[in-house]
Amino acid sequence: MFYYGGMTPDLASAGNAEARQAALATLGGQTRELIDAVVLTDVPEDEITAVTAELAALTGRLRTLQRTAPQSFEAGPDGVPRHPGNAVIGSANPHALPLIVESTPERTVRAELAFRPSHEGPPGWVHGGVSAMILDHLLGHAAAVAGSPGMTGTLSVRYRRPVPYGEPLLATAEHTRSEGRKTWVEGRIALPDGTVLVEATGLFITPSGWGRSGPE
Ligand SMILES: CCCCCCCCCCCC(=O)SCCNC(=O)CCNC(=O)[C@H](O)C(C)(C)COP(=O)(O)OP(=O)(O)OC[C@H]1O[C@@H](n2cnc3c(N)ncnc32)[C@H](O)[C@@H]1OP(=O)(O)O
Repeated sequence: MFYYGGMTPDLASAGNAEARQAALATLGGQTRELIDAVVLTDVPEDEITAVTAELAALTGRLRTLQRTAPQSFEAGPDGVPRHPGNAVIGSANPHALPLIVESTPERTVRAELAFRPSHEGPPGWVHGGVSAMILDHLLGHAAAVAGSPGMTGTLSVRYRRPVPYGEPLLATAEHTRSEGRKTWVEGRIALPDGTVLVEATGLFITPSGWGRSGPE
């Protein structure tokens, strides 16, 4: 848990911490709406200038009290790990979709997702680096639920078809094998009918100081 200087123990109590977390997630969601509004807006230039001034003021308000790093990996109140500041799954990070990853009894992972207009790469389609980032995370999660958490050593991505934004997609991944600290994982992003758009294989390496649940 990260505490701000001057924060009272009462403010840091579990209930208040969760309410604050929910507020940050709402702020993150509203900021995602803002990002898409910015990339899609067609309002006149004077309105763009006026909105920019309001945003500069809002940015200043948030910057009056800043952390030194985004919120880290932690256990939520239900015991499920979460990482609010993460670029892929972070509810409090406007850059994140956020991806909601579920693990199955077979220790595979899945996530329903829809990319946004702000993820555009080639005109009308999702940027290949964004797809790779999602797969990197999902493959890492699959390695972790298989008992071999690690850092990405290599990630190989095959782009089979362009990826649309604004449409429901399904991403899945599973562990294939492990040798010592090395774990191989496969995954893909597909249309709901199963048509694979992007597929990836990755080698994840458990750093020597890590345990089975990650850094110690
Ligand atoms: C439920 C919660 C879910 C939580 C889910 C959370 C999912 C998060 C997913 C996010 C994943 C990321 O983006 S991670 C961020 C991107 N990746 C990184 O930043 C990694 C940066 N690189 C490193 O930190 C390091 O190089 C490591 C950890 C990868 C390896 O360092 P090391 O541990 O010192 O490795 P070392 O002893 O040299 O080598 C061990 C063995 O691995 C091999 N090896 C080492 N590096 C590589 C490599 N890049 N590619 C191939 N092979 C390699 C060596 O040849 C050796 O093989 P042999 O001789 O034994 O055969």
